[in-house]
Amino acid sequence: MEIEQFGVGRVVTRGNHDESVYMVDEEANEGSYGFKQPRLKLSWHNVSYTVKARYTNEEKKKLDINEKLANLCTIRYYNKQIIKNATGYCEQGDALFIMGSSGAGKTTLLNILSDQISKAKSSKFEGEVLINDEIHVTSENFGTYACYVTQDDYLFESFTCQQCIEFAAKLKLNLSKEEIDEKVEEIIESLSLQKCRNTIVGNEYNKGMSGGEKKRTSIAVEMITDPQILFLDEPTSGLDSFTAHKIVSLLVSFAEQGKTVVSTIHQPSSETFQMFPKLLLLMEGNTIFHGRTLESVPYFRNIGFSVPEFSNPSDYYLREFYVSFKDRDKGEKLDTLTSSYQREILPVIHSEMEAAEFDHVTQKDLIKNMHKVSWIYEFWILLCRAFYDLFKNPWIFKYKTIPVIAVAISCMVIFADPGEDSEGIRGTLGSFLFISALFVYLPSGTVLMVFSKERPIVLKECLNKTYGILSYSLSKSVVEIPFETMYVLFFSLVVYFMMGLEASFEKFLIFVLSLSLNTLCAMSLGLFLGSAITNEASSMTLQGLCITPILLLSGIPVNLGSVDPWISWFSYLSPIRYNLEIFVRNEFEGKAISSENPIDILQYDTSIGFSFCMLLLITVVYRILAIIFLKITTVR
Ligand SMILES: Nc1ncnc2c1ncn2[C@@H]1O[C@H](COP(=O)(O)OP(=O)(O)OP(=O)(O)O)[C@@H](O)[C@H]1O
Repeated sequence: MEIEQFGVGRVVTRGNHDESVYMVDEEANEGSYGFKQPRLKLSWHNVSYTVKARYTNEEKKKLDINEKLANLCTIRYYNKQIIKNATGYCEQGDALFIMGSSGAGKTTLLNILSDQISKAKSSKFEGEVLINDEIHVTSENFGTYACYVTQDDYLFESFTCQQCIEFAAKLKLNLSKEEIDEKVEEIIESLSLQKCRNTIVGNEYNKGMSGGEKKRTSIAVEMITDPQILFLDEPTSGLDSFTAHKIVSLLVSFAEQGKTVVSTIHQPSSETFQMFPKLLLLMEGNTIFHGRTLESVPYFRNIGFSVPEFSNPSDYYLREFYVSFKDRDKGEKLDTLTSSYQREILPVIHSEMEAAEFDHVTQKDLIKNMHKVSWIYEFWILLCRAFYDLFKNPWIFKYKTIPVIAVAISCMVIFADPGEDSEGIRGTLGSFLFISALFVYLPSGTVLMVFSKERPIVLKECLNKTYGILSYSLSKSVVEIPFETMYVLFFSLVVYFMMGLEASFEKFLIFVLSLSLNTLCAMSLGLFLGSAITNEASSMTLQGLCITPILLLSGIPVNLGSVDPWISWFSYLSPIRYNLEIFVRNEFEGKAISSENPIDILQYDTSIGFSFCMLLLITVVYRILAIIFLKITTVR
């Protein structure tokens, strides 16, 4: 490859790729915010990544006796090197597509280049990933020059395409409203999203955008900051070949405009494959090709791997450069490919890497370009987003309002004015238990359902340092507290008087406040479970498992005096117990009734004030635990 210099600020790189000429024009590299974006070079040097992996049964059988003895304690695990001694580079205007059969290490390499890999003790990273030969790629500086588009589209399902981009712009860019609007329009146009700008993202039940539109929206959301380098993990997965082709041509056009694109790709059609300016092929974590895509065909032919006539080279590569478990020990093919790569390609990569041009920037220069909004503005935008989601998300509004109305009607029918004899008191206690339990199951379930969808979005945004976990948690609380209190108030207004409870404003207020705190406590429990457990099904199961004991030890299902003290002690951790104690004391304290007073029967031993404090404390503890778990998850 030869590099020619044309006058001031113009670099044209000539390559053999289909006789085409890639032009990187500095004029095109003027950032959207008025400053000139520096030309960056991304390079990785002798990068290896090893994890602790579990032995499969077949692998265990193959261990010889010495290995078995040596690994006696850790026989189930071994060190698996996923990426082996990779070296390469990308300069401004490059579009590099990483290909390889399933499990070859594409995503791992992409994650290494973008500093997204886990830094757990069980994994080992060696080598360097650098910007302009000197700045290490870290999660601190990554957002200042790059973005990462994940394989799955993490977007708010109830938002339209335009709203997704607008909220991202407001959170990421410190610009005026007019400038934001202009920027959003620009990106909608450049990604051809005009047709679907008002279409909601949708889900399997509520159809919205098509797969390609979702992917382009995800790219737009990440590209709103005008990053220099774009990392994409399998942007065409799940798309038909026509849409995949459109996505790839879009990425290639970004590179032609001066961006650097690094993307993993899976099974491209032959037309799409021919569009790749540069290709990096992986086999079992080894780089076996890195260079201009169309040069790959003659290169592999020369070393004995001829692409059959009329066949798609990418299909051939994926089929041929795959090591099945059976063949793993033979390794001859892999040896041929890796030694040829080291002999023929690596020296070229080294010399090209040295010759690649870039602007000298310091870490400070990069961070200067960051458009961080103020904490207050960030909080305000998160608040607006949470409000908007609240009214648009059917899980929060529709699916919650209907059960609350249904429960209110059932309470009115079943527990209407039960009277004050022993039967009536049993009815009243039953209604208290029913209401308390329901206002734990329902809010915690809704929060879990909603948060399981929101969690990956929040984690991604926090990992990208768009905002902090604290701003997010606070904005959610500010939106949820009045909303939930409103529900409880509505429910109580309908049910309280119909059930013949003490008709006094003060007592009604205590009832509402207690039920509101009970609800907030349950929501915090949901948030905590959703933060600690990634799997939606497991967190739902655990929700049931957590609520059952707090319900059983609430005082009404089982008399607390009749169970072992070490078990009854747990009742002090049950929010339902405190809510019930408030309800019971509020209704029966000092009341002259013909039968025995339920306060004495239930053996409640704390006061209304103490119960309120405990409800508040449990709510706060769950919230803090949720924040801690989210914070842990966002530390790489
Ligand atoms: N943390 C880990 N622990 C154990 N094995 C891992 C870990 N991360 C990745 N691997 C293994 O490393 C190999 C490469 O994974 P990677 O996800 O990078 O592959 P890929 O080429 O992107 O595959 P695909 O195309 O199927 O997504 C796989 O065999 C995977 O099972």
